[in-house]
Amino acid sequence: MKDRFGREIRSLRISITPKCNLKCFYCHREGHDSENINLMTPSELGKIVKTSLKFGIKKVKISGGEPLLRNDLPQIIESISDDNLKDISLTTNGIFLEECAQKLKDAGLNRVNVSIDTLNPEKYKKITYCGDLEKVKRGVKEAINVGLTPLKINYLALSNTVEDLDDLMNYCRELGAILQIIEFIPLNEHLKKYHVDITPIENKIAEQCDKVITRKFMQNRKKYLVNGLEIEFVRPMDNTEFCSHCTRIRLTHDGFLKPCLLRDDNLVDILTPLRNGEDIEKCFIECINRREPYFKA
Ligand SMILES: Nc1nc2c(ncn2[C@@H]2O[C@H](COP(=O)(O)OP(=O)(O)OP(=O)(O)O)[C@@H](O)[C@H]2O)c(=O)[nH]1
Ligand SMILES: C[S@@+](CC[C@H](N)C(=O)[O-])C[C@H]1O[C@@H](n2cnc3c(N)ncnc32)[C@H](O)[C@@H]1O
Ligand code: SF4
Ligand code: SF4
Repeated sequence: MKDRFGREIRSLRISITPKCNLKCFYCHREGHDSENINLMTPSELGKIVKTSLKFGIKKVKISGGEPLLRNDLPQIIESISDDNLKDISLTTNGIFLEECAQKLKDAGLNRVNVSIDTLNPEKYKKITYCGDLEKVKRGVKEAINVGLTPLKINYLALSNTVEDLDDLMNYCRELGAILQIIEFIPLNEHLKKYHVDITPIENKIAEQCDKVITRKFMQNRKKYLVNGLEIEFVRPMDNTEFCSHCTRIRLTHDGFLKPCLLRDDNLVDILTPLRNGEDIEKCFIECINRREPYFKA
């Protein structure tokens, strides 16, 4: 199904918990800062995902908060798995990845994205408040060992992490991981000082690259192949092209369909109708009707 702006719906991003074991100072909390712990069960999530397939969803991304904090994550993955889904992936801070990678793979997870903004352990601890970088790196290795690939490293470009980019490029090249360079979305005035224009970084990589790929169904994001390393750019800020190719809807941890990451005023309650045994297809129709590009031309 397409929305009013001709954008297909292909990907569902699910936050399964608002809780996190880290406290990154910049966190956007998936655009839904609610501490409501009315979490959905694996079976409820399974029903919602199966219904979403009728509207064109082909890929599911599991996120949070920190999704590995849910002990029933393997059951969630089993419950949402379906032959008609092309991809189930997870985005994580990686702290608990080493111990659960194999279980997640066995449950049907295809791949993981792991967030690492710096390879300096002290700086990593400062940014995340308390994170242990060595543990995350062991998790990354284990995820690759068990085949949760292609694995992406999410690097957020901040004024205090730009100097870490070269190290991360080398790290990803050695691992055979994709490096994803993400533009920072400042959530308030105070955080604006951390925003960096990543255009010069992208231009430099574009000059060196052997091949460019455009992800047509993923916000027209550009991927560059540079000397064996794949680098993807996520540039959401003021980017009308990004929003006009957005194929993603979200499900919040407390059971609302969310038409756009950057808006929290147009949510559609899906959990109440589900728990009342009512039809939930109408919730998807309403959510898709409410979709509009955040940054418009
Ligand atoms: N503005 C905006 N940012 C997004 C959207 N989807 C993902 N992002 C940002 O993209 C970055 C990477 O997100 P990930 O969870 O790793 O997933 P992804 O790269 O979007 O998805 P895959 O390519 O399928 O792995 C995060 O900073 C997200 O906030 C979106 O729809 N809108
Ligand atoms: C909100 S986290 C949730 C999953 C998991 N806890 C993690 O850190 O990967 C998902 C992604 O959003 C990114 N992110 C968080 N706040 C952001 C912001 N203000 N701007 C851009 N990306 C952000 C993180 O770097 C991470 O890669
Ligand atoms: S680990 Fe993820 S959810 Fe937790 S604070 Fe950092 S970015 Fe936010
Ligand atoms: S419309 Fe733009 S800001 Fe909103 S979810 Fe899509 S890409 Fe993100």
